[in-house]
Amino acid sequence: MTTPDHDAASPAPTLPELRDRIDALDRELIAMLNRRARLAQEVGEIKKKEGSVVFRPEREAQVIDGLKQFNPGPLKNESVAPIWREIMSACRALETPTRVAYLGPAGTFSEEAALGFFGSSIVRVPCASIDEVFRNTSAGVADFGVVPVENSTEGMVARSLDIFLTTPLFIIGETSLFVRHNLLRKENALDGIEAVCAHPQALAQCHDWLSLHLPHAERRPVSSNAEGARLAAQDSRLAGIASARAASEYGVHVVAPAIQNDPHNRTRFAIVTDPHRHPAPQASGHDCTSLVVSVVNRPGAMYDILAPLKRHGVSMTRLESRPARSGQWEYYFFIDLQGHPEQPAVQTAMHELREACAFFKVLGAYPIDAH
Ligand SMILES: O=C(O)C(=O)C[C@]1(C(=O)O)C=C[C@@H](O)C=C1
Repeated sequence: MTTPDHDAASPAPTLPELRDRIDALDRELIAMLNRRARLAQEVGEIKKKEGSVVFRPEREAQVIDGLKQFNPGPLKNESVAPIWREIMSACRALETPTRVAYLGPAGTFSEEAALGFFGSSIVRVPCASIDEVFRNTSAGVADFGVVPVENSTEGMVARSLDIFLTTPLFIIGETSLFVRHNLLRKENALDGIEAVCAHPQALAQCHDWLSLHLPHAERRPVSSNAEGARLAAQDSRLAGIASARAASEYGVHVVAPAIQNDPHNRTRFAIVTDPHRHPAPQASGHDCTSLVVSVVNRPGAMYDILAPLKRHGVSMTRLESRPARSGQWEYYFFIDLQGHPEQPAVQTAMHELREACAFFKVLGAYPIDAH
């Protein structure tokens, strides 16, 4: 094979020669990354003078989108987003620390979502509950919060949606994650497992595999999958169900990988922040606007919600309902629209929708997950 690094007339390079070339390129890369980092520091100085915020999700989404279009290969486009997220995370950390609250402890899928969205150069603020993530972000203990909103097999995460009704926080981004559950244990064998410790949702999501392979083991619900992994690390009679990251975090083996019933199990997370401390993201070109509304319970009410969207050609990508708990069979509707209120069609449709609703709240407008 000929490449720009290999002239067809000369003999094929040996392994040590190829590695020398990789070393030389890596040195060029680190020099260039440091030049990039210095530019980010200069941007940081300007922002400090202007009093503007460091994290700009729409700018980061545009950088990644632009590079995907420019990418000549053979690097896959799916690899471009995580590599540049890490680069921008490291550059951002030179401008200011980013403190991110999520449902802990270490090794949870929420932590994985936080690291996937912000990169690993962040200050981690693990929380005991979803409520605490919202509280810590409102109180300024964290700059951002990461909360699960829906799972492809289990549906919406009711607690998060309920808090969205009243919280002053708003959404500035989203990220979704493949949720692969693995059986973890101190010993690398299935024999002798007496109990499987995991969050009740994970036990439910792995029901089929557990019934087939460990029919006699007790299923013991615990506060989080990471807690299950921690317990499994201490007692070889116990196994946990958690991510591969949790396995390395707690020093246990992945005895059986991907044991969830649904191989395409995904969870979507929202990134929230305080509007007093962070401006709403500007339009990036690929955006989503999340709303929660309620309508008076009468014939045609649902039509009144949908008609403005149809009139102005705005697509709805999600519609979920939650009981209003008024005892009147009233509902809140969580709606995702494609686009950003900076676009006139979206703005007009939202204005007409607001007129038709008894309750109307914009939860945020933000770039669509770039992964
Ligand atoms: O462009 C900016 O505003 C920057 O601060 C630089 C940079 C980057 O590394 O590219 C870093 C942080 C922001 O979230 C966006 C981009």
